[in-house]
Amino acid sequence: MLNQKKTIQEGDRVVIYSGKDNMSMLTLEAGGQYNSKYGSYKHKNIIGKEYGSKVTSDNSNGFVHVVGMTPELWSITLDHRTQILFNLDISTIIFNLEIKNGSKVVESGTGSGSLSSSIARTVAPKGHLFTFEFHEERVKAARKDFKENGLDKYITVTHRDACGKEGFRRDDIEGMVGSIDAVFLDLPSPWDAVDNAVAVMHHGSMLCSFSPCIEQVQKTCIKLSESKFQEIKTVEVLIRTFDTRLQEYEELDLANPYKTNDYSQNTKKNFEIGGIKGYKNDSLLSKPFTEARGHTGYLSFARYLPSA
Ligand SMILES: C[S@@+](CC[C@H](N)C(=O)[O-])C[C@H]1O[C@@H](n2cnc3c(N)ncnc32)[C@H](O)[C@@H]1O
Repeated sequence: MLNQKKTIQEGDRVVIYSGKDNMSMLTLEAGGQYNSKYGSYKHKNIIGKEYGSKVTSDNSNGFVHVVGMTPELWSITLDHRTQILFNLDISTIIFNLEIKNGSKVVESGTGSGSLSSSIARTVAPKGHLFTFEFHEERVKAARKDFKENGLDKYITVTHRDACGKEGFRRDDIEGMVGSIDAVFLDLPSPWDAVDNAVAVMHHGSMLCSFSPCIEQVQKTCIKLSESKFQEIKTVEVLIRTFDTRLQEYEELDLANPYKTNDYSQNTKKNFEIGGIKGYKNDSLLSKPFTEARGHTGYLSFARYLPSA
């Protein structure tokens, strides 16, 4: 995921792109075959091509593009083992937690590893993500995914209850305690993990908690303010997309409805409705789409400042 190669090789995990809303993930094996409504594709006919290539089907006129895996495409194509975070929330989390190359980050729970992959790409190559998950099968699946995506060097998955006695301490990892720059919680009762977070953070570290319900937000924020966190704020990120394009419209000449005007300067066609003259024109249209992605959850951010 981090070192994009030029040529597609056997064993690569790639994204089969058949359109913006039609992508799937595939690990290439010499004897494998990919089947979709756009036809069948033998993996061996994909291996050896350049990333980004258009590949035609072995048995129809269909085609797909084969592109390299990225954290963004991973979030779209991964197998959901849990609810996951999507790119809009992920980008807000990474920016507000001030995560960068070299940061040390704690996350819980790991879930399907959607957020983990974006964090790992951001902290690499100098930083590290310590992610904690109490569901054993999800721990195993996440380790496998991170390895196949080439991220295992930057992520340590620990099988543990984030709210339990051991919390996020990994005494076997030298210098971890007190060095964590950012903590992210996606848990049913995040307030129960705040003391464990504090135990590994340093002065000025950031914490973020994601919760779908406002009652969870209230309990978390109260706990944060009791635990010497400052700058507590909660945001909900909603996207509003705009439709911006040239649109042809008909303009009636109401000032001179029955007069024959010279529209010769007009590149567009003149027309007449019921004796009223008019002409077609282009207008630059910008209006919000009526459909908007709905509520995912609230993101509560806070800075640990024990001496403030
Ligand atoms: C909603 S999922 C996280 C999804 C993840 N943020 C992603 O983007 O893929 C929540 C995860 O937290 C785990 N979990 C819940 N309570 C936990 C706890 N006390 N300790 C560790 N993991 C926990 C669940 O098993 C689940 O996998």
